Amino acid sequence: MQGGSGAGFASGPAHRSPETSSKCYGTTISCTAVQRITSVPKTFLQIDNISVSYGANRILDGIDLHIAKGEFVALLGSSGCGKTTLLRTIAGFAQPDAGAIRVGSRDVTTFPPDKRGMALVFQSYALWPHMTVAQNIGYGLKLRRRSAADIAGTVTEMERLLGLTGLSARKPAELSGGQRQRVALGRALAINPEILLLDEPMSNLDARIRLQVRHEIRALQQKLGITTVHVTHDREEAMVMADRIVILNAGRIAQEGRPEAVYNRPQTAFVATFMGAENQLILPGGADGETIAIAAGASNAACRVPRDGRMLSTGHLEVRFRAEAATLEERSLAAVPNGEGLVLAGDIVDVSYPGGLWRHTVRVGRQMIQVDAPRACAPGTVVHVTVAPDNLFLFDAPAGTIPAALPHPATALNEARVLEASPN
Ligand SMILES: Nc1ncnc2c1ncn2[C@@H]1O[C@H](COP(=O)(O)OP(=O)(O)OP(=O)(O)O)[C@@H](O)[C@H]1O
Repeated sequence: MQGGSGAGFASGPAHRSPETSSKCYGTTISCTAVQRITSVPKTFLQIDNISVSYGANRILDGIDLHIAKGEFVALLGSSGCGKTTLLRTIAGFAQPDAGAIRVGSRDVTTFPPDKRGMALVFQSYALWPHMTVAQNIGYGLKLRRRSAADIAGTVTEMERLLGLTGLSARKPAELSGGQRQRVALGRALAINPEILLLDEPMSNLDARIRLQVRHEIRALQQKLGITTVHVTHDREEAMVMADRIVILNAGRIAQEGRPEAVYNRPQTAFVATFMGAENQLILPGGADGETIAIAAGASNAACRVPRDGRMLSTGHLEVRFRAEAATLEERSLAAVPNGEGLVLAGDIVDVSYPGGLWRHTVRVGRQMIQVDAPRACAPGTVVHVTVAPDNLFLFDAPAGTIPAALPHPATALNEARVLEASPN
């Protein structure tokens, strides 16, 4: 296991609560001013304009990411987008073509992995099969020529922290997947790294254990206050564990922010889709003053939603929403009152029960959408689907997705106005 000497565990995540960490010094600056200045968390791990290629293939392209001490950042993205490459570059196992990596005041870009003060937990755990739990956890300390007493003390402490007490003498083959994962974590933490890098450490665990281990890792990370970068393709895992989510797409950062911000305010259709808004419709409409107008079509009523600063041109919209964010009612479009949000007419094609809610496939014109509902609607039922304004994610429709049969955008907007003005 790689890892440097480390400078000792931090006492706690300094960035999480600027209000509580801010203090008022002196008499000439007001508390408000000091709080405003200190509320910007100080960068500890700084990734500046990093680009990485394998041969002629550019894998990472100008990644900028500043991580505060004690922060837990999840790198999220679909397979092949470059998550592991970024983690390996931070760790020093892959060399960037351009850019720099800094830890505190040190530029570590050219440092070998074991001089960076970091530890990496691999997806496969990479435990030594012939060594016991205690020997695996103490391995990095032995390489660093620590005294036997020092190693024994750290190993005991790691076993206690990770719930491995009593398993010291077992070999990896005699452990469950969850226990092996904890040994790998113990081995990483034993060397007292400043930064913990996790490469999908839970992907080999079954679903139930994964839920438990994700909470254990997060609790331990908060207790130790250790700066952590966690690679995952599991959205829910990133949401529940991280202070900040960074979504990668084809080697670039698509969006970053607090989990609830990325979930509720996706800035692109890619991020909306990745965060679960998989229903997609292309509808005529666009920005009109302080609102966004969607024109009436064969399968939808006209509607207006607040613009909320969204930059959209008049034309066609890509409308996205989550299956659980829509409601389903057994009535036709004609009976729909105004002002509910987007209302679509359709018929049920299929219904299944994945658990909790019934999942319906609804045909809307020529497109299919998924809608969850507490009660099952039989196939063939004519329904309308309502999506409240807050649950609609609206983007300019990409070229090539605009159906030929839809009305001209200018006409569509006019029609939207006429329909809204008409008394039903
Ligand atoms: N050593 C390598 N040599 C050449 N290409 C590589 C190498 N490692 C990764 N790649 C390529 O770089 C791209 C990004 O790989 P990476 O492992 O970083 O993706 P990822 O987002 O972590 O994917 P996954 O979630 O599937 O692990 C992929 O196209 C992959 O095939």
